[in-house]
Parts: sequence; structure tokens; C-alpha cells
Amino acid sequence: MQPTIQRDYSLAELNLEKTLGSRGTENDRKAIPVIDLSDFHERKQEITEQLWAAAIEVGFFQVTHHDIALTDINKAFQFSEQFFSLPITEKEQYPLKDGLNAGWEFQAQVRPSTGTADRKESYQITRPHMTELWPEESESPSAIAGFQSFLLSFEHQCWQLGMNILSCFADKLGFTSDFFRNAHNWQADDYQSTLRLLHYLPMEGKPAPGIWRAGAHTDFDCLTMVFQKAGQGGLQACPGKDSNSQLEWTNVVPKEGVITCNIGDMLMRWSDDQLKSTLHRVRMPQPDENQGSRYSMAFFCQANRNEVIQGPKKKYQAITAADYLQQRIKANF
Ligand SMILES: O=C(O)CCC(=O)C(=O)O
Ligand SMILES: [Fe+2]
Repeated sequence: MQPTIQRDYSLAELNLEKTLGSRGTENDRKAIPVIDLSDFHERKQEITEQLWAAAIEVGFFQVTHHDIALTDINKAFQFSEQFFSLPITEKEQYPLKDGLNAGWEFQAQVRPSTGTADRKESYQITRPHMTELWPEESESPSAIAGFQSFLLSFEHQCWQLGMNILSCFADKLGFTSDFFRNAHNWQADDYQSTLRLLHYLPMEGKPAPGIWRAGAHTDFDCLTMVFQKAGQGGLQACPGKDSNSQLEWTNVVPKEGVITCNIGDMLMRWSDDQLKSTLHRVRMPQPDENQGSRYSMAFFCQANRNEVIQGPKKKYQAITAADYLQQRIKANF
């Protein structure tokens, strides 16, 4: 039995999450738009209109022909499985650094919406904070050769795709096209975008009520890109963030090579609430479903710590990305 943890959340978004619990009904009435990114630079205007419509109406969308090769996605998943299958005593050598989204955690994330820990473990890569957090590459029985160099190059591919998508939003918001690329400068010391490898634990029988692989939440970054594996479902989105109306959850069915994107609270604030950050969760599988491990990977585009967040209409007070995120991370771990 997980303890229920009472906390005081200082931002409005958190108070909303706290009231949600597991409310709502499941149906697939609201479709998640699928957007083809092929010939991105030639078709940028058309793609921008599609992304913008999806982001203001749904907050969730999937992209295809995004230039990240399926072989690379599969290789990243292989490294992830290798890492999570290390003995616990090995993984414990790479503990999550407090407040920095770097390192390994096991069932440590408590969502405000559930008050219980997500049934998962994760390993997070945030470039400036990785000292002593890479698993051995050699000379150890549990070494994973090539882990660091491959995952850093994969992280960079994710960053490039994320910045292309964000440049479309920058155009529509009246910022320069490279506005968000500069705000997520990967070479700066205050970079804080994160690649997160996730392993949801296998289970047996009927799941206990109130237990989630990932409790309902919105992400606190600008843009999240999630890689799922075919046959390992469970992700559900709730298009339309309104705690007073009936919540309707839509299954986000994994498809090979498709990347699922969602807007986070930081971009919602930066767009003066024009772009919608959307609630989502990962539910436990039922006895008639695949109850084995579920692996996913998420890349979180989070503006560098010293960037000042303020929308073109100045709806909210300016706040640095560091101050904004600190409040949210504190509430989740
Ligand atoms: O694993 C997934 O499909 C979603 C993960 C997620 O929502 C998160 O880590 O914020
Ligand atoms: Fe999320």
C-alpha cells in the first residue's frame, strides 16, 4: 500500500491535477490528429497550420515522416531494456540527482492527481548533469557498450525534431523562427531538456483501484515527444483541459515509428494560453491485455533555466524557466 502524501501545490495547474483523481469516462470520440512532416522545410507553412490547429484544439498530435529512423528508435529501446534489466544494485549507482532530471529512479514519482507512486522506473538524461550517471561501458559484468554515445546522438535527433516543431509555433506566435531553438540552446550550461527512458513494471491479475502506471498529469515543459512500442498501449489523453466538465479519455494507440507529441504547461503559458497543455495518464493493463513490461521514451523540450517566459500578449508575469520548473519538480518527487 502506497502512502497518500498531502502536499501544498503553489501553481494553479497543480491544484487542478489534485482535484482530478481518476475521474472521467473512456471513449475514443476525440481523434488525435496525425501530421505528416515529410519535406518539412518546403512544406513548412502547410505543416505549421496543421500543427497550430492540433495544438489549439487538441493539445495532442502524432507526427509521421519525421526523419528519426525506425532503426534508431529501436536501438534506443534496446539500450533502454538493457539498462532496466541491470541488477538493482547496479542501477542504484546512478541515482536521480535532486531536482535535476538526471539519473535513475524507481517508483519515486508521486503524481498530485493520485497521491501514489507511478508503477514505473525511469532513467533521465539531461546533458549538463550527467557526471557519474552513465553506466559502465566496459570492464564490468554489467557494462553496456555504446550506451552513452548512442543515446546522446539520439537525444540530439529528438532535440532537432522538437525545435523544428517549435519553430512552427514561434512563427504563429509572432516570435522569430529560431526563438525557441535559442531558448533551448543545447550547448549552454543551463540547458535542461531531457530524454527519459521509461519502464513500466509488469503485473499480474486485476489492477487495484487507484493505482496507475502514470497518474493523470500535464507535462510542465514546452513540448513532449513520446515514443511508444506497438502492442504496449495504455497511454490515454484527455483533450480539453477543464476540471468542471466531464473528462473523456482517448486511447493513444502505439504505432511503429509514429511519435506522439503534446503541449506542456510552459508553452501554454508562453503562448498566453492559446496552445493547450493536455491531461494524460498511463493506465494499468487488464488481465486480458498484455501485462508484461511496457517501455516508452519521452523527450521533454524545456527552455533553458535562465530563459524568461512571457507570451506576446503578456497575459502572465514574466518568470524564468528555472523558477517555473522548480515548483513543479518539487511537487512530483
Ligand atoms: O509513457 C508514456 O506513454 C507517457 C509518459 C508521460 O506522460 C511522461 O513521462 O510524462
Ligand atoms: Fe506526460
